[in-house]
Amino acid sequence: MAPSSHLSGSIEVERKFVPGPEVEKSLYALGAELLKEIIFRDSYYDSAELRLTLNDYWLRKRGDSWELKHPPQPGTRGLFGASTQYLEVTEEDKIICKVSEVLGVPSPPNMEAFGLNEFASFVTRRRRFQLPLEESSSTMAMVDLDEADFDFAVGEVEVIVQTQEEVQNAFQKVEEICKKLGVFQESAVQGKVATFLQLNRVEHYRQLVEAHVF
Ligand SMILES: Cc1ncc(C[n+]2csc(CCOP(=O)(O)OP(=O)(O)OP(=O)(O)O)c2C)c(N)n1
Ligand SMILES: [Mg+2]
Repeated sequence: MAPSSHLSGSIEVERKFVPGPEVEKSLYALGAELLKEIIFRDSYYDSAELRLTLNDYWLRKRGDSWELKHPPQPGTRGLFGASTQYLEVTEEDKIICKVSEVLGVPSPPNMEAFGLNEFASFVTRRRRFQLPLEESSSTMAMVDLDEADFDFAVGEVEVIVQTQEEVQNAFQKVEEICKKLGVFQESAVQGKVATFLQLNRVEHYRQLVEAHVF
C-alpha cells in the first residue's frame, strides 16, 4: 500500500442503500441530525469516446462548480465490494490537469475548451443527516437521502478521510452504519448516474458494464 500521502482532495468512502420507509425513524433513533435540505442539478460530461467514464472518472457540473470524482490510485477501480472510495477534486486547475491526462490532450485554458459532451443531467433533492461517531476523531459520518427528478430515490452513507490508511476503517464504519439503519445489503446498490444511463443511454451503460466500471 502507498505510504501516507498528501492527496489533492479528500477520499469519500460511500455505500449506497435503498431507502425504506423506516430509514428516517432509524436515523433519528441513532441520534442523527438533519443538517440541510438542498436541491441541485448535476450535469455529467465525457469525450465522444467515453474516455473519462470508461476509466471511472466522473466529471460533473454541480450548480456552477466543476467537480471530478476518480479512484484514489490510478488504474484501480473506486469500487470496493458494494462500497466505493473516490477522490473528489474541486479546484478547476487541478480538474483540467487530470482530465487532460486521462484524455491524452494538452491542458486547455478552461474546462469548456475540452469540447466535452453532456451525457446526463438531472436534479436531486437531498436531505443530509449527520451522525455522531463514537470515537473522538476528525472523521464525520453523513447520510444523504436523495430523490432525483427521474423518479428515483437512493440513500448513501459517507465517511470522508484524508489518507489511504484510514480507508479500511471507513469501509467498516459505513457498513456498520448501514446495518444499524437496517438498510445493509450485500450487493451494490445502483446510484443515480448508473440508473439514469440505464434508462436513457443504454449503449453507454452497456460499455460501462462491459468495462466493469458498473
Ligand atoms: C455503487 C457505485 N457507485 C458509483 C459508481 C461509479 N461512480 C463513481 S462516482 C460516480 C458519480 C456519481 O457519484 P455518486 O456518489 O453516485 O453521486 P452523488 O451522490 O450525487 O455525488 P456526491 O454528492 O456523493 O459526491 C459514479 C457513477 C460505481 N461504479 N458503483
Ligand atoms: Mg455520493
